Amino acid sequence: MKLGRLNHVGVAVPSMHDAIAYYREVMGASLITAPFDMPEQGVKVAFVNTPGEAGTAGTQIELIEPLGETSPIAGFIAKNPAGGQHHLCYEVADIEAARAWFTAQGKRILGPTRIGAHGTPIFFLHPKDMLGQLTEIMETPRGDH
Ligand SMILES: CC[C@H](C(=O)O)C(=O)SCCNC(=O)CCNC(=O)[C@H](O)C(C)(C)COP(=O)(O)OP(=O)(O)OC[C@H]1O[C@@H](n2cnc3c(N)ncnc32)[C@H](O)[C@@H]1OP(=O)(O)O
Ligand SMILES: [Co+2]
Repeated sequence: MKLGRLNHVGVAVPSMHDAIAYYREVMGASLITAPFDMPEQGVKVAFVNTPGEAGTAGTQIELIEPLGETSPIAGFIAKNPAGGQHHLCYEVADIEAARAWFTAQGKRILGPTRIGAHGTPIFFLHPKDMLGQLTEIMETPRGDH
């Protein structure tokens, strides 16, 4: 398997409104998307774009707020009421080949491959198998290869 770019760092937050204000006012972020709901994933999402190298998109901060009673990040916020770094997301060229690779490596894959916030297939790997980091694998959007 070939590691691709770090697409985003997921940051769980108790309040999307306050988190966006922080990134705009304290961190000087100018390119922040409007929040959008992903009920099927149990989160409200917004992206903070950081500057990239000339001509390339920078790694994003993915702000995620629990959405609904069964949000997979409700437990994380309960344990970390101020929020915190939640996951890392790396890009790969072929999501199914990556799934087969990590399975062969004995890493626990959390649930089915599904469509993530960038509209491409993703899956998650258990933090306990990944140096303590909840790890998201995402197929590189077509046209970005
Ligand atoms: C998909 C849209 C968007 C995108 O980019 O496209 C997103 O990224 S949405 C992100 C939200 N979705 C997910 O995170 C799905 C995968 N996550 C899960 O299935 C759960 O969060 C899980 C299984 C990682 C943890 O679930 P839960 O918190 O209910 O379980 P435990 O409390 O029992 O945790 C078990 C064990 O893992 C430690 N833990 C939990 N979360 C994290 C984390 N984010 N990073 C590192 N470690 C984590 C927790 O402390 C427990 O450890 P222990 O030593 O046993 O206390
Ligand atoms: Co993510």
